[in-house]
Amino acid sequence: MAIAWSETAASMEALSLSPPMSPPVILTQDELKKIAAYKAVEFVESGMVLGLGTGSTAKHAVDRIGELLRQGKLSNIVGIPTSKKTQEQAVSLGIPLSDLDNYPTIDLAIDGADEVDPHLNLVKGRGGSLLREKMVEGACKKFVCIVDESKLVKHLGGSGLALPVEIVPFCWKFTANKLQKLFQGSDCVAKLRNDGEGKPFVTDNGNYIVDLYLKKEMGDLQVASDAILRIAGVVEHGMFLDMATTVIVAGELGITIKDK
Ligand SMILES: O=C(CO)[C@H](O)[C@H](O)COP(=O)(O)O
Repeated sequence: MAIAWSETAASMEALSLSPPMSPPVILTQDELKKIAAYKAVEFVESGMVLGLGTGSTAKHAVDRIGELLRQGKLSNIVGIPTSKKTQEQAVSLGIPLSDLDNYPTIDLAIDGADEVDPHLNLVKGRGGSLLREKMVEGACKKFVCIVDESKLVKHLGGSGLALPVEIVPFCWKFTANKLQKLFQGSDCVAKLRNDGEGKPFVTDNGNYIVDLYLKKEMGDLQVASDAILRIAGVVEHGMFLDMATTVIVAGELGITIKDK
């Protein structure tokens, strides 16, 4: 379902962005992320158990939920964070939190993605939170993915960007080599911390992330997924297949809502 620019302009007004006086204004990527995030939060109802995503797009959704709670427009929300970073953000906003042990079924999760294909399959995890995201979003009745239009791809892994894979630190190079051999010509590079010291990034779960750069499309995604997970040492990968129920895309021409 595409929402005409006029409605997007109204969304922009709601975000105190000046609506266009003539042809659409050029919005920054972050403004588009915010528009998609705010649209997704319209699905949130008081009393819900919410999966709180991770990343710069999901951050806008969590901020918006916190704002509506403060304004009294939402109540009795329980948040299930998908990362320590989102947990800290939610605590600062006063969003009550719990976990999957206490809430094994979640009403709605809102989270971003790195890639979205036409079948609503996703690549996630470039922020390093794929395991907790996949656990939380796999427990949801509804998973609304929020992206700006730059994340749309024809084939997962086809953008030349990485497919993140979470692996155990024990003999990680051995596991990385196994992954590389699975996909001919691929490169497998350890994700490093962004402090410039060249040390491996460590996930919230104490594991490493390797970025798998594919030289060609993966073909059958489920076959590729199963093959990756059969490698001992692999914990989880960043393909979220058949998990998103709705994808909200914010673009220069407006908002598009794609339902499964
Ligand atoms: O999967 C994720 C983190 O592990 C993020 O949701 C994904 O990387 C998108 O991030 P952003 O909204 O910052 O582009």
